[in-house]
Amino acid sequence: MSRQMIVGNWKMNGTCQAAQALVAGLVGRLPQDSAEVVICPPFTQLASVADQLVGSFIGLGAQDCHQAASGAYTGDISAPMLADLGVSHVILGHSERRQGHAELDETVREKAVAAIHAGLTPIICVGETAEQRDANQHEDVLGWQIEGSLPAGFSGVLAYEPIWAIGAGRAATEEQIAQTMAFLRAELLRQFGEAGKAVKILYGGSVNAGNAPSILSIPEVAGALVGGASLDADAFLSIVGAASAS
Ligand SMILES: O=C[C@H](O)COP(=O)(O)O
Repeated sequence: MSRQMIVGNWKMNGTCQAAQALVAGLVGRLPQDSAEVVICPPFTQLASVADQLVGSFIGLGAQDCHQAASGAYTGDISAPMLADLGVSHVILGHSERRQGHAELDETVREKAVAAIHAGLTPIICVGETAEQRDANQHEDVLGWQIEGSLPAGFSGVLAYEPIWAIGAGRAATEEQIAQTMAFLRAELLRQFGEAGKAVKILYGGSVNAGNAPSILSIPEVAGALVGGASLDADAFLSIVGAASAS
């Protein structure tokens, strides 16, 4: 298994002071030869966290960006602005944005193009609802999301997050994850040919220190996108410790 990637999505939590305490609990405790680690604080905390991460092995990500490089978009943040702060990754198309902000596949794709243009690595999220899985429509839904959200030749990171497992305290089963990962890889190869091999696929949805070892040992799981457990330094470091470092 190659080096895995653990991404912490802090969502809309914390103050700059709380972020500093959390980062202080991570840097220095993370061995240089660990799995790849990226933390994604809210926009307001990015600048101070970027300063704190200088000289550490932790990458910095944002939780969204606008599809335009600049312009009259009140309240939005562009990919070049993130790059300017030292951000290297950006989460795009998270279900909380797809649903909460009616974000469409096409918009996610435009944002990914903008992110790549600015030198950022997009982490594009896909996932089905509970109703779609119950109706056995999840593979259709995921196939459409990949087709609509990933730009041609995409070689970034794909995060599979079944919406029903997010913040639920109960992750998808190993069997569900393994089957869906195999489907996603096949779909990437079908849609993108050889380029589909380069895409890393993460699992997200109620990953914690307890279930991380078994989830991260599933074939095709290149890492995890962690929400709630990334707000606790000890829990997050345990998850990182469960990930393959080489
Ligand atoms: O981006 C992270 C995911 O939405 C997972 O969140 P969670 O670990 O709190 O379930």
